[in-house]
Amino acid sequence: MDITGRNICKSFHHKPVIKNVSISIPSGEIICLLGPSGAGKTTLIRLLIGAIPTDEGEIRYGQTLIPNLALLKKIGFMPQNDAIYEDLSGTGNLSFFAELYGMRKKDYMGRIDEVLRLVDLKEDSGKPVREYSGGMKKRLSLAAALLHEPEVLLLDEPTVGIDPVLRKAIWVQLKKLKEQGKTIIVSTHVMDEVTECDKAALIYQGQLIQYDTVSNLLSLTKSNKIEELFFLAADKKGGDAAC
Ligand SMILES: Nc1ncnc2c1ncn2[C@@H]1O[C@H](COP(=O)(O)OP(=O)(O)OP(=O)(O)O)[C@@H](O)[C@H]1O
Repeated sequence: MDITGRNICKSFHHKPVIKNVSISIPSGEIICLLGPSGAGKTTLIRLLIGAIPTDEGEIRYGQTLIPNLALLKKIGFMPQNDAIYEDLSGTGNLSFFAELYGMRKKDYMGRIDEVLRLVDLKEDSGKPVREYSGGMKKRLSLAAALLHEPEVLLLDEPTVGIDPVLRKAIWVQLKKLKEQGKTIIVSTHVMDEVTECDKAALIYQGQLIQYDTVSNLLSLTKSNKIEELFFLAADKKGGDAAC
């Protein structure tokens, strides 16, 4: 499903945090949101799922304006801070989310098994989450976002605290989902991950500084190093975009 954001503005306590951002994300692409801490990546993701309203501008999934309750079932969201229940087991958490998504028990038990294997948590699925490590909680949170086979996935720093082997496995899965036509938006500052994305959106102080294929953005750098994308973002920053 294509996503289009037009002239999105958002302030908190009169401080502009997202400044006149317009972005078009086609189906079947993986888009990375890149930017330093506090740039506005999480806020943009929260706007894109309709969790918070825009002050100005609009966001559409296909033709449908968001927020839209019916669309929620088509969206998978993995927040930066795990939204999982410590007292429930891994399976318990996923069953809870499956019920929330309106999945039928006979359908979701097999799917829970699939996503637990995907994130390598099958063996620990019966343990209460309070006994999980930080990385395990992240993986469970990712499993919850994938559970209902959403058309659009928004993942806020999904691989922080995840070891390189599993991180690679997760990217393999994300690419498979992309090949199925899913739209995937990932915020990250892991440089190696940027090359996994089709396009990168450079967010700097609430502005969309650059949005292009990773290879085109790299060609703008002198050293052809991904790290330079951040410096590029700082260099490109002009005056404040009007809202
Ligand atoms: N609910 C809120 N109320 C007030 N200010 C907020 C709120 N959410 C975010 N902000 C502010 O908006 C700015 C952007 O924050 P945001 O979390 O979107 O950045 P980020 O790029 O995701 O950062 P990080 O990489 O550290 O997660 C920050 O200055 C932050 O303090």
